[in-house]
Amino acid sequence: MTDLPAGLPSRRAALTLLQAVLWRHQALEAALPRALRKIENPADRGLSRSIASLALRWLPDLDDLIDSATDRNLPEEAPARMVLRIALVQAIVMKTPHHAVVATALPLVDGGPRRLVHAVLARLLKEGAELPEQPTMPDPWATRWFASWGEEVVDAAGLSLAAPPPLDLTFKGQVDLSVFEDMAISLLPGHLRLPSGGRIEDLPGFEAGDWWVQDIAASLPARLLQPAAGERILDMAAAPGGKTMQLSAAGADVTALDDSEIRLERLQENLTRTGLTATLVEADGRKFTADTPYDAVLLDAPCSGTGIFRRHPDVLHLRKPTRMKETIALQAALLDHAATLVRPGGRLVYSVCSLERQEGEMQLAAFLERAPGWQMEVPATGILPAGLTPRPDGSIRTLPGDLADQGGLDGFYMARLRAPQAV
Ligand SMILES: C[S@@+](CC[C@H](N)C(=O)[O-])C[C@H]1O[C@@H](n2cnc3c(N)ncnc32)[C@H](O)[C@@H]1O
Repeated sequence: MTDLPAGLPSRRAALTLLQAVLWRHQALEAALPRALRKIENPADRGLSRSIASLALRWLPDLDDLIDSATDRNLPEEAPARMVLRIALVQAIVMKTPHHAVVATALPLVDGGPRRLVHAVLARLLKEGAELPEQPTMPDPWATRWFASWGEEVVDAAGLSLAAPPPLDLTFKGQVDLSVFEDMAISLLPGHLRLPSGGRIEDLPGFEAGDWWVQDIAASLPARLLQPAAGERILDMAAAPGGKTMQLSAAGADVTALDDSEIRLERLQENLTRTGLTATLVEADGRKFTADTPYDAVLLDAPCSGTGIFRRHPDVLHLRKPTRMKETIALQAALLDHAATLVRPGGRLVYSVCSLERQEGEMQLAAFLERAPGWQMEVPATGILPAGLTPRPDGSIRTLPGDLADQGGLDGFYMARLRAPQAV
């Protein structure tokens, strides 16, 4: 029996992860438990995940290289292309020694065109093949964002796709900067930004539940709502609970609703770790009723997730604009129903982690046409980090390229609305 090269299991798991996303349209996070089940060492698990994630970040450019070295383009889904993608990303982006890349790539071409893979790899590595300075944003998103936001934003998106973004934490109480390394910065009260990498479980305050991981843009909708102690607030699409925890930490009496049992379990785990509380409800937000209307409702609606591509590059390959119609209709129905649950004169915050106008700006404009008396409000001072300004109508749109000098932020749309007073 020939010895298998060291490091083969983590490469095999990386391949499984890439195939889960591109063949089975599974989210990378969801594919992890199965793909990594036989890998115990945390470093090896991290390696598998990094390889798959980087391959997704650089996919169009890796494919261009592969196509440049074959007479006829391999089919998009060909196993040989999959193996070449993970091999090339290791050699070029991760700077893995070439002999290790080749030795761990060839056994992955089970019964496939091993000679072809070997020849393509050998040629590209010998030629010193390189990737562009920054990843090319995949279509159809690049074309759509060009039309919506312009070339600069598409460029900034590509730049921010190159590497995992910094780690943002939201604190339950005061942030003690001195406990963290010198590299930490704070862009808003209760926020801390650390360089990416490392295990979050090893950071100070994890066990004590002092904070949770949340991109600064994702923390803005709950800040925009300005929850006050004792207020009754409905978090209408709550799981896994980043915003529920912010509302609860402010002392509000929070009802956290979601239609996913599994995601509500995660929300409960998060509440337990942080020692925060909320009443959990598993229900379809379009049908939920309450005896008393709420002082405020936060609707962080299900969406394409295109705004979080820096953290989850798989969304660029999983989501299709053609499939957004259903989601847009769901958002409209949730928004209409949310409005019925707000007391007269109360407030409603709508948000989506999306770069699609149809899910943000256009969704809100259509709601305001349908709902007479509702008004959009301008955010209070101090809600936004320095460098971000609300749009003239009061809504907030975060885009690739915003706060670039400080590490950027995810793409969100959000708006705060005031319900009409009773007539
Ligand atoms: C963007 S995520 C919410 C993230 C969450 N607000 C946070 O900050 O952690 C959207 C959520 O909507 C939930 N959802 C989807 N359709 C729903 C529906 N009809 N009713 C209630 N929740 C729904 C999903 O299960 C998902 O957890």
